[in-house]
This record gives sequence, C-alpha cells and structure tokens, in this order.
Amino acid sequence: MKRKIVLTGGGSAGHVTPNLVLIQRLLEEGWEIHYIGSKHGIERQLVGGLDAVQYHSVSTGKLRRYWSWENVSDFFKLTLGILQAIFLMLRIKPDAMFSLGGFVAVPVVIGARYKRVPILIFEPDLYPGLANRISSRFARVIGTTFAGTSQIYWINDNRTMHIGPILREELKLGSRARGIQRRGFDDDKPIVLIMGGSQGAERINRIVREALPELLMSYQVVHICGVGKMDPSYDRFSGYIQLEYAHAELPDLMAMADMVVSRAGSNAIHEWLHLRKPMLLIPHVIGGARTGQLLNAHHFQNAGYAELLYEEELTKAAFLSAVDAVYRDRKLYSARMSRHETDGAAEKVMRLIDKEARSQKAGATI
Ligand SMILES: CC(=O)N[C@H]1[C@@H](OP(=O)(O)OP(=O)(O)OC[C@H]2O[C@@H](n3ccc(=O)[nH]c3=O)[C@H](O)[C@@H]2O)O[C@H](CO)[C@@H](O)[C@@H]1O
Repeated sequence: MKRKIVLTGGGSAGHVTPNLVLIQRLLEEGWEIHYIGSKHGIERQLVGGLDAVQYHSVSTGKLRRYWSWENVSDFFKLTLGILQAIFLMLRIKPDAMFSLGGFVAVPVVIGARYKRVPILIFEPDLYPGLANRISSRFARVIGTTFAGTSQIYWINDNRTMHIGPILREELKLGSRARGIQRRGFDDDKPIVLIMGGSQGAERINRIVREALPELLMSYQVVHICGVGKMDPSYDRFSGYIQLEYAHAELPDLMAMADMVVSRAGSNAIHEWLHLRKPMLLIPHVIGGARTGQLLNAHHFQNAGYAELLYEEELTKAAFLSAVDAVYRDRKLYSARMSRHETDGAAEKVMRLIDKEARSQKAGATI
C-alpha cells in the first residue's frame, strides 16, 4: 500500500515553493500526496493544478497580535479549519505531515496532532514566523533553513535540526546565453535583475522607474514587478524589460544577471546565494525589528553576501549608488558566497519524513 503524506503551507510563494521540490521527490519515491491549503491562496494556484497531488482546502483565519474586530470572525474561521483538518486526517490517514508555515498551516497542524500524525515543520526565515512558532508545539522535528535559528529561537530544543534551503533544481539549469538571446540583450553590458518578492513591491517599482534613465546608462535591467504592477509606458526604454511574474524563464533570467536587487524573502536570497549572485537587499519590514526579512537581510549582509538598503532610505540617489557599489564589488561578493554549501536539503527532509513515518508505523503495530 502507498504511504501517504499531507503537505501544507501557504499565503505566499515562499511558503509553497519548497513544497514543490518535495512533491517531485515524494512522487519519485511512490508516496500518495495530499496538500491542504486555503481555498483561494497562492498555494492553490501553485499546487492545485498538479495532477499527481490531491488538493484539499480548509478555512483559516489571520493570526494578529493586536485587537481588531476581524479577530472574532477569524477565530471562528480557524476553529472551522481545525475541524475540517481533523476530518481530513481521519479520511486520509496520513503516515506523516510536513508544514512550511503560513496562516493555513496552523489548523492543519492542530488537526494532524489530534490524529497523532508525526509532524515535521520547516522554517524558511532566520527568525520564525508566528504560524511556525505555534505549530512547533506539536512538531516532532523542526527543520531550519538558517543554522542560526536555534540560537535565537527554539534554543536548546533537541527537535531542531539545521536543514538548509530547499531549492528548486530547475533554477540551477539556467543559461545566460539563452536568456540574452531571447531577450535581445547586449552580452557586453551588465545586467541587473530586480525582483520585489513573489508579489512585487510598489516602493521598489517606483524607485526603479524614477532611476531608470540613469540606471540604463550603465546597465540593462530585467524588472519583475508583480502581478498587475507593470507600467507599459516604460516599455519604450531599450535594454529594459518588465514582467509580472517569471515562471519557466526564471532560471535563464537568473543566470544572465550580474547582480540582483531583491526583497529578502528566504527562498529568493538562498537562490541568489546558490547562484552566487551579488545582492542588494531591500527587506520588506512589517512592524517591529524582529521580522523575518529584516533579520534575513542583516544575516546576509554580515556574511558579506549582500548590501542592505532600508526602505525608509530608499531614494533615487541612494538606490543608484548602492547598485553601483554592489556591481563594483561583485567578484568579492561571489567569492564569499562560493564558500557556502547550499545543496542537499531536500534529501535530508526526505530521510526525516521516512524515519518519522516508519516510527509511526512501528508504534502502531506494537
Ligand atoms: C511579504 C512576505 O510575507 N514575505 C515572506 C514570503 O516572501 P515571498 O513569498 O516573496 O518568498 P520568497 O522570496 O522566500 O520566495 C519567493 C519564491 O517565488 C519565486 N518567484 C518569485 C518571483 C517570480 O517572478 N517568480 C518566481 O518563481 C522565487 O524564485 C522564490 O522561490 O515568504 C518568505 C519565506 O517564508 C519570507 O521570508 C518572506 O518574509
């Protein structure tokens, strides 16, 4: 009989893309895969269409640490989500579950816990998000992307294990020559790839457009703006292309870039690290100092992989001079990154899933 796994995670691409990597591996090893996400979230777009995966949706509420009337309705949505998750667990009877976090993960993890399914969670950011901090109470294994996470959270917790970034294999297969040819770019002029997180970033888009005439004097620019955030009036500039979101072309766009300007989402920055792309990071900061992207960006800056520009300092002049500074020192950044190992995380996760599922089976037959 096929072993069954439930995957969850959603709300942003960052909480889904590592699951796409695992789906591939799990299929190769003959697992039956169930994905529990929300009804309309990005996880439905990214996973819902895959024939090999059975997608189920549950209701979920946003977790806020401040008062809002929406907390009341979200509390009921979350409770409903937990009941739906318990029902799904009873029906699916999974051997293991793996969660990447995001709001939708909380009811799913609680439902799995109720049914005593072994739970593995994985934290993409240096400082864990609220959903994973809650979910970790029910987890058998807590995988981390950053080695430093267990020094600032889950300290002395022996369930914590450093895994590293779970990266999509296809991103490693890009070709600079192919990308340049397809886009009609000049091989001799440097290329800057600008990516404002999976949903784009209004603020970065605005500065890029303001700085574009100067920027294009020295660089060619690929600008991923986010869905619905392109401005066709800029199509007149040569050496500039804008996209809403890159799918199959992304590996080539990454390969052709001499440097990147990016948000500091965990997946994106580890992809740049793997490809040794010098980074100018402009983190998305929500609320206080301990937000995921800000700490990720500080960590990469301290390691010498990236330069950091805070959003409140984002003027045209500051942006142009930061791009020049990173480009000037590009070889230094790349050399430091070449010492960082980024392979092997998916294999580690597969072994952990296998181990937990076996121990579950063994426990059930005693
Ligand atoms: C605002 C917000 O909540 N951001 C969080 C979200 O970021 P976000 O969803 O932006 O996540 P990441 O930067 O981690 O990952 C984005 C993923 O989308 C891919 N991509 C992006 C653009 C594109 O055109 N094509 C494409 O395939 C990237 O290659 C990457 O694999 O999840 C991350 C991982 O938990 C967190 O670190 C971020 O703080």
